[in-house]
Amino acid sequence: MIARYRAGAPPSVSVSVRDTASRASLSVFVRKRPLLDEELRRGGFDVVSTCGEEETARASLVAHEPKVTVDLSRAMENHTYKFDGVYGESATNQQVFDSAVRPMVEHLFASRGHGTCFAYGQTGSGKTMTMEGLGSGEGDNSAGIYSLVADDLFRNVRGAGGGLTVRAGFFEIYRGKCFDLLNKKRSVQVMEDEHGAQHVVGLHQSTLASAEELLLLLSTSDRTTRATAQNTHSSRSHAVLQIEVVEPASESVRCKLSLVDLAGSEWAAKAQSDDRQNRLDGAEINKSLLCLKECIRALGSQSSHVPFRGSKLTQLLKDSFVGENSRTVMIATISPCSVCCEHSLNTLRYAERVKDWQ
Ligand SMILES: Nc1ncnc2c1ncn2[C@@H]1O[C@H](COP(=O)(O)OP(=O)(O)OP(=O)(O)O)[C@@H](O)[C@H]1O
Repeated sequence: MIARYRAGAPPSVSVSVRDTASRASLSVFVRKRPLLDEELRRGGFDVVSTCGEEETARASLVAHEPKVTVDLSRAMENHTYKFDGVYGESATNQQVFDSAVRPMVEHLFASRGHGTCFAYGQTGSGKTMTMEGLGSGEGDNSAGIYSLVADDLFRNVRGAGGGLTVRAGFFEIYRGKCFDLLNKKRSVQVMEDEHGAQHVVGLHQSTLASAEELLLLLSTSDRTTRATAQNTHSSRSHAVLQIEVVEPASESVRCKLSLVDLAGSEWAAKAQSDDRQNRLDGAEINKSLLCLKECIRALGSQSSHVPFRGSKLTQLLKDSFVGENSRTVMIATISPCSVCCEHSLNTLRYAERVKDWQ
């Protein structure tokens, strides 16, 4: 049925990005990863089609949900979503960076703004692969968004004649508390100053000389993980890499980027779990992901109240969301596997709700 659908649909595309995406204050992109060997071995099949519609210049994606009808025959329900950009399984981190993240970095550097790029999706859908990359070798995905952003910032700093410092801090938010991942997981506090700027007090920040130094630094970090059926290194914390470009004489921040690898979104559903650890993790993740969505929607609808204080994550990201020069990029990652279809649909609905006010 899926093959028949694809035969009659516009050709599948690897990268399809609307030309307005680079100028929007919030842009939402979806990345489909390839089917993994393990999924194929277990009889899984690809239920996600990515399509570029040139005539509307909109990137769309179709999730084919397998169904069984009342007479027990097989059926398929097609769910179509449109986003600022869609990446197919052969898209590389470099392509994702070039079309989704680079415009934000350039804008923030030129306008002295603050911005956030976050990866949202189910465990094992490719968030860490997108943000961190594979980390070794020369492959297409060896560098992730972290190092590609750092590379671009250093290029901008050189272009501006130097004299600026780049520094980075890396921490996680786990059960509503922040822990410094570059300083033995010491507890750190998020505080707001009288100008509304958010500070992570006690966070170790390293001054960097190159993007390679950032990768070295990150390789020494230790993020909270616990084994799950889908992914033995499943992330239950939100990991935040903050990179700042600073004017050394005045110590003023010229631009700031928060790059967030969110905890697996399926944990949100485990708030009702029988296991106490799972329940506590699930409840906290649920709260922060809901609050993130509510804050973005409140900002988009110009509501007088934005519930930043509803979670540590949104409190922390507040200064990247407010201000005329702020930018937000969401990269939702999905697995194409038939077994994960329900989780992928949840991710696609979340991504659509984040953006549907525009
Ligand atoms: N675009 C891709 N191309 C090839 N392999 C990929 C891609 N994205 C993810 N993978 C592979 O899928 C697996 C899961 O990816 P990853 O660890 O990035 O998931 P995750 O969403 O970060 O999960 P978690 O929330 O548990 O950390 C890894 O083996 C990774 O190499």
